[in-house]
Amino acid sequence: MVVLTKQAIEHFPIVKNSCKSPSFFNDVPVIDLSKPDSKNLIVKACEEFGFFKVINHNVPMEFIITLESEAIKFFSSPLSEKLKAGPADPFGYGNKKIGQNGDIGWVEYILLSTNSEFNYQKFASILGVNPETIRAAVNDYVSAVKKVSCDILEMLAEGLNINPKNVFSKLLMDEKSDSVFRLNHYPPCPAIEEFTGKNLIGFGEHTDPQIISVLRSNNTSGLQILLTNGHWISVPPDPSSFFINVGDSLQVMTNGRFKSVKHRVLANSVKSRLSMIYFGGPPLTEKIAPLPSLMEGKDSLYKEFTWFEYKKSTYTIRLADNRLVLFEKSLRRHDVYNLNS
Ligand SMILES: C=C1C[C@]23C[C@@]1(O)CC[C@H]2[C@@]12CC[C@H](O)[C@@](C)(C(=O)O1)[C@H]2[C@@H]3C(=O)O
Ligand SMILES: O=C(O)CCC(=O)C(=O)O
Ligand SMILES: [Fe+2]
Repeated sequence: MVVLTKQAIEHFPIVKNSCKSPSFFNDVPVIDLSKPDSKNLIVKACEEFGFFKVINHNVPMEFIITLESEAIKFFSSPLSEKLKAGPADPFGYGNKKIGQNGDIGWVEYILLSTNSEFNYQKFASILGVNPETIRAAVNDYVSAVKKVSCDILEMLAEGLNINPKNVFSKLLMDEKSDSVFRLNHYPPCPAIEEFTGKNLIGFGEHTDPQIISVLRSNNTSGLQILLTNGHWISVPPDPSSFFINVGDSLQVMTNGRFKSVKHRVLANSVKSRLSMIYFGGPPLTEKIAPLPSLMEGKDSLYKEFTWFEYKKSTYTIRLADNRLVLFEKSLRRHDVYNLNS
């Protein structure tokens, strides 16, 4: 993935109409989790951007560093070794190919399910370590960010005056919660500027389908979110904080009050980016529908569906497609076609 020819790069998605130095989003809402009055700020950030940053999260830096260094070792291994942990179907090692429907990006990754036994043996043998070492590093990190997610979801419920406050968090706490964990590595790509002067897409634009996503990255920029004014804006990296995305399911449960944020990652021409993302999802059988207390006498904007149905539909379409529109009540077939084409 290091030496690139002009022909090779031509197959990769680039950002059309981009200026080389995108503007930074210096007003990312910052939520201090140690302050009990943060709940109203979380609600505001979810309504305004569907995105915010959390500080004072209590996740031990040791868990972050340990997992990050195992990930760096893994991604630094020879490609022939890494491929033994793939292909991602959807779980496992993936390289450039995202999902099963033709999306590609300047990224390699490991995707794993947090509730089913993962084949750590494959990773451990590539790293030459005991599978227990990897399992423990992933479990420590994932348990800690799951706790952060639940704390945030409970503050959200309080901010929305919903009782009981675990309406959202209980879905992640359920032993059948269908949550996913992802390690993304974006190698630097010097050739892109040389050949095109444009930005190369690492991970194409999309919304996350689950309830909540918790992202931590190293100090390399690349993440961008789409503001409601239609502008893409770069999020300044902050390795000691977490970035939180509202997912499609939370948008539905709040009957559209919170917006699931569109985001993407641009590859960097000089530095490599490493991110770890926990996607908190409900059990497969869970009905995803607006909470009655948030309906305020209005109709649901969405048809009834289970997380299984939503996920199944997600996996049949492309990354950038608007998945939620397929479950909106008012749209006719040709509107769906126009929106997705
Ligand atoms: C192209 C795809 C990859 C994805 C499944 C999908 O068909 C559309 C949604 C994608 C996404 C985006 C957020 C998460 O990274 C992810 C794990 C998810 O749940 O939905 C990925 C899926 C994936 O990479 O398998
Ligand atoms: O790698 C990142 O920083 C974000 C990736 C992402 O949005 C995803 O994996 O869903
Ligand atoms: Fe995402």
